[in-house]
Formats: sequence, C-alpha cells, structure tokens
Amino acid sequence: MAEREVKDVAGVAESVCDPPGAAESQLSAEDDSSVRPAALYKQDLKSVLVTSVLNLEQLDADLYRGTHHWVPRTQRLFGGQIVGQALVAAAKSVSDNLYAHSLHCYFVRAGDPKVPVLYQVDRTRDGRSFTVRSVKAIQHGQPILICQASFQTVQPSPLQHQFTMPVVPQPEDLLTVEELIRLYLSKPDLAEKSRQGLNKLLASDVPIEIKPIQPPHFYRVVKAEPKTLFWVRARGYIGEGNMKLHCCVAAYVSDYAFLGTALLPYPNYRVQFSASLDHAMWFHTTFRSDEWMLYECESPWAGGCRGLVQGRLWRRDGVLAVSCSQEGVLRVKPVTESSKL
Ligand SMILES: CC(C)(COP(=O)(O)OP(=O)(O)OC[C@H]1O[C@@H](n2cnc3c(N)ncnc32)[C@H](O)[C@@H]1OP(=O)(O)O)[C@@H](O)C(=O)NCCC(=O)NCCSC(=O)CCCCC(=O)O
Repeated sequence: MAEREVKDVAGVAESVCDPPGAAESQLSAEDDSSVRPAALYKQDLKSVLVTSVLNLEQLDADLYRGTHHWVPRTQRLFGGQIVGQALVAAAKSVSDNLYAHSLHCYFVRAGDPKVPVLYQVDRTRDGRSFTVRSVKAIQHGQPILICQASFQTVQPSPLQHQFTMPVVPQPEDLLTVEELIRLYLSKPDLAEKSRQGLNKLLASDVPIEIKPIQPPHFYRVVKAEPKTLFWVRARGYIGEGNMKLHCCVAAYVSDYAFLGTALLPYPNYRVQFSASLDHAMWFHTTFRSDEWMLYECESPWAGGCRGLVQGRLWRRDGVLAVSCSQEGVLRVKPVTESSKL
C-alpha cells in the first residue's frame, strides 16, 4: 500500500473526548455541504435504526433484548446489527460524560433470525478516565458475540494528526446502489438469472444508503484491487446530540459490504461460505451517522481461508471519524463456465 500522507488537524478535528457538537459549531450550514437542509430532514422518516433496531428493551439490570430488521441472504444475523446492539447495551451502563472510543468483538456463533438476542452487560471497570464494559450477546442460552467496549471522559490533547481523506466525487454527483441496479435492469440483454438476483437486492430492506464511487460490476467477472470507496449514511433522520447513538449506528453501518473487499481480486471464485469472525472499531471524533460519510475499505491480506479488511469512515469535511478492522472466514470454489450464466 502506498504510504499515506499524514495531516496535522490541530484546530480542525476534535478528539472523541471533546464535547459532542464542538466541531459542528465551527461550521455553518452555508459552508458545510454535508448539512442537509432542515426542510429535507422534516420530510425524512426517523431512521429505523433508531426507532427499532437499536432501541433495546430492558429486561432487568444490565440485561436487554434486541429485535431484528434486515437479515442478510445468508439467513444468519447481520454482524453489524449485533455489534451495534451490544454497544447500545454497554452505553446504557455508563454516565453521560463518557464517550465510546473503541470496541473489540468476536462473533462466536451464527445468530438465529427466528429469535431475539439478549445482551448481558458486565461492568468490568470504572476508572477515572476510562471505563470498560463486557457484553455477551446470547441466543438459545449460548453466546453468539462477545464484545468489549471502552468509554472515555473528555480529554483534550496537544497530539493530533490524521491521514488525508481521499479526493472523490461528492455524493450529489453519484447514484445510489438502487439507482445503479435500476439502470442495469433496464438493459435488454441482461441474463434472467442476473435480473432475478438484482431484483432480490432491490427488494431487500437495508436501513443504509450507499453511493459507490466506482459503480460495481454486478454479475461481471472483473479483477480489481482489494479496495473500495463509497459514501454511506443511515436511512432517515437521527439528529444531532446523541454521540453514543451515532457510534452505535456507525457500528451497524461499518459491517456492511466490508468483508467483500477481500474478494475483489478473485472474480473467478465463488463464495461458498463467508462470515465475519471479529470486528474492532475506534471512534476518533464526533460525527453524524445520518449524514454522508466516506467509507474507505481495503484488504491488506488474505490467506488460510480468511481475509483481513480495514476501513476508515471519513466525515465529509475531511475529518477521520472512525477506524475499523475485521477478519472473516472466506471459503470459495472456482467459478465454472455453467455457473457464469
Ligand atoms: C462458523 C464459525 C466462523 C466457526 O467455524 P468453525 O469453528 O469451523 O465452526 P463449526 O460449527 O465447526 O463449523 C461451521 C460450518 O463450517 C464448516 N466447516 C468448518 N471447517 C471447515 C473446513 N475446514 N472446510 C469446510 N467447511 C468447514 C462446518 O462443516 C460447518 O458447516 P455446516 O455444518 O454446514 O454448518 C463460527 O464462529 C460462526 O458462525 N461465527 C459467527 C459468524 C457470524 O455470524 N458473523 C456475523 C455475520 S457475517 C455478516 O454479518 C456479514 C454480512 C455482510 C452483509 C453484506 O455486506 O452484504
């Protein structure tokens, strides 16, 4: 990978510990094109991620129940949903002056979409600056995810740097995945199998909006570098203010289309089994998960039936908001001529 430029962002970025909203207050609606006009927000529906997916029911002290919304084609629970809900459960047990700065999770069993998930929080440690929570997500009496999340008080620091955000077209100049699929569907020479697959994709109710920088080659064999760039945001309105909630939404969003980056150099292989094994995130600063963020994903390594992916979620104003890493199982088989049809 090419060496990345390191940019001093002192005075521009804030740390995750600066009061939420501090960065936003430096930007007016006029000079920040990432701000959607208030009138538009009013027309938007409240994000289902907030009203439903991340809205856990409390059953007892430090014990919560979560329900599902979108379930991937694999019919195992979406990893991002479990991580997002685990972070919600952890955040409920820490005081308002603490902000999530990192989490580390293992997906130890496949989640069953037919039953809810229980989240059991262990208050591992409360320190002066850092507070750690361990969360177990449970189904059928067995853990499906173990998660450790760490929270920190507000602590300004003279040490501040970040890489520079890649230069890409703005979201207003790009099409959503749904718009791209409709374009493909309008092609008269599209194979029936591909048409059916694209229609299925179109019908799925993913609560995330995506605008790829490079339109994907749906159903075409094209070898590519293991790198992707796309704008992403939660569908619907969430609003300013609750930084913990935006981190939980980012946890959900960050697992979507992430592991697939490791498959880009292998168009001649078809996935037989893929699932994320672990997921880690570091929250660097304040951000709005219902506003466009650039997700820069790359896979530095694959081997041993596993792939490693790393991602950066950039705020539209160039501030690095979140870093992510994940390893997943990737079992593949060669594409045969008949399966290409
Ligand atoms: C399956 C996990 C990863 C652990 O695997 P293992 O320790 O092998 O568990 P087993 O239960 O023994 O096997 C499971 C399954 O795999 C087959 N298997 C095992 N080893 C091999 C092998 N060497 N070669 C071939 N096949 C093998 C084994 O036979 C079993 O098959 P089955 O009998 O047909 O079931 C386990 O830890 C796990 O499932 N963890 C949870 C992972 C997970 O659910 N992650 C989150 C979901 S992934 C996700 O959300 C990404 C969605 C992205 C959406 C998008 O971007 O579109």
